[in-house]
Amino acid sequence: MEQMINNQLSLHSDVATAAAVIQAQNLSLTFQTNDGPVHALKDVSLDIGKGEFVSFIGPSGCGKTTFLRCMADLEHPTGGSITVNGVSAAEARKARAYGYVFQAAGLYPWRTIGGNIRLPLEIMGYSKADQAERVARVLELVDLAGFEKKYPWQLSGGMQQRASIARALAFDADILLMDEPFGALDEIVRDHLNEQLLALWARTGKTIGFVTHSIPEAVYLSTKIVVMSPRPGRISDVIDSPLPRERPLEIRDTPEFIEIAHRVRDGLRAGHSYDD
Ligand SMILES: Nc1ncnc2c1ncn2[C@@H]1O[C@H](COP(=O)(O)OP(=O)(O)OP(=O)(O)O)[C@@H](O)[C@H]1O
Repeated sequence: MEQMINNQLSLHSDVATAAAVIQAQNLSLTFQTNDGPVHALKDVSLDIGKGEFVSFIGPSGCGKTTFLRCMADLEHPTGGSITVNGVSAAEARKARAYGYVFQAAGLYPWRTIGGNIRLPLEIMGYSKADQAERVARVLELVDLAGFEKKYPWQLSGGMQQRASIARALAFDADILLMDEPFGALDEIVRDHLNEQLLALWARTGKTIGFVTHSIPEAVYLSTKIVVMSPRPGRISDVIDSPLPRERPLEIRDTPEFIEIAHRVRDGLRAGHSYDD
């Protein structure tokens, strides 16, 4: 009997491992600066399963961006390991495993929206016909069909951010890494983009890593909320959300939502130091 349970447990953990798209184990990153070492990440372990929506929340400097950049092979850990789709972050980057959305939309003002989305496809050598088909498809996905020929400055901030999401989606990566993409937008626009992002996630089944400072945004969007704390940057709580995947904005008024938000707030308080 005991053997059976052990077998089942190991089977279960094998299944969990097989389904993990991103696996970090004891990940550490220390920056050497003129003021001495900065421990941006210390002993961070986390599994992200296929199709999960994972938010990272925590005070400034707790290592959220650094963690996302390690996943994207834009930073190199000084300890521990990280795999993306079962291979190193560097190999995953070469295989174009993910799209990355930065804090600012970062669109080139001299290129049209279509031209901006097309740029990485041009660099990667996609055929003209393939480029055109992909640009049309991702513009549709982010609700910007018809805006292909506009320039970034002709669009609102929210539309620009959607265009930058479209650009990250253009080469069909299964993973989308988003670093505070809506931080600079007003709350109503942000609500709208949150709804659209959830719809896009439901339609595409992508695995999403999302950095935010907003508790309601983290709770509204995520299947898993990772609370981080600084000095050194580490994970202080991981909350698996019991909320259903289909979420109207009104879900934010339910007791279940408020309870999760409280737990996130408690986690943030526990890891916060008020001397800075
Ligand atoms: N290239 C770098 N060189 C030196 N220190 C760095 C570098 N990048 C980040 N850091 C430091 O590492 C720590 C974590 O930074 P990180 O940007 O990951 O935090 P964050 O949680 O994303 O912060 P924020 O919410 O302000 O964006 C901070 O103390 C930061 O100053």
